[in-house]
Amino acid sequence: MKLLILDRDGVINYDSDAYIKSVEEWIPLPGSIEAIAQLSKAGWTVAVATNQSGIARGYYDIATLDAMHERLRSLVAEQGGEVGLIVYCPHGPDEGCDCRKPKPGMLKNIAAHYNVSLTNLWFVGDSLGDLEAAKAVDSQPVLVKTGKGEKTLGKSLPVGTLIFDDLAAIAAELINN
Ligand SMILES: O=P(O)(O)OC[C@@H](O)[C@H]1O[C@@H](OP(=O)(O)O)[C@@H](O)[C@@H](O)[C@@H]1O
Ligand SMILES: [Mg+2]
Ligand SMILES: [Zn+2]
Repeated sequence: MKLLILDRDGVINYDSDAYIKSVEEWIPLPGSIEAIAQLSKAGWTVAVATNQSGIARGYYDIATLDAMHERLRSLVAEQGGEVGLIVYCPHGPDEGCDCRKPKPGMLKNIAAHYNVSLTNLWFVGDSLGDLEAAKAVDSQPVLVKTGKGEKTLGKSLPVGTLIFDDLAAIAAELINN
């Protein structure tokens, strides 16, 4: 099966150093909803793996997070597509969980859910931790320049990291090749 895993904040929607704390603050990046819908209609399963330490920090609750993801699903559905499994890490940086990126726990969870190999599976992110999570399980790290991506570009990226302007460019690459 054709599975693509996306980071959320900075890839699908605008990110903020103040966290995305409400549905109103959850605003899709230009072209991202269309890109997900086009991938879905082209036979791709699009899953999401997102750190949400704002839960542990008390900035928002699970119901609010679920409402953001319901919004994502409905916007993609309006374009004729669908979103696959959305997995999040609600923990804080000091809790030592297995799911917070750069640990690959969420990627493993998603691959197991769909019973597919992690090897060379594309994981698209805007932060170094996203790319490191991919590398840790021999998936393909893919950096977008949206969100924190431009800043991440200046860091030492995992060998073989692919770089695209945005999610729309990734969709065009995957659908047309
Ligand atoms: O990019 P994804 O994984 O979808 O989500 C990132 C968010 O959970 C937040 O992650 C925080 O990092 P800390 O969790 O505080 O280290 C900060 O980078 C925030 O700006 C950001 O909104
Ligand atoms: Mg991000
Ligand atoms: Zn976690």
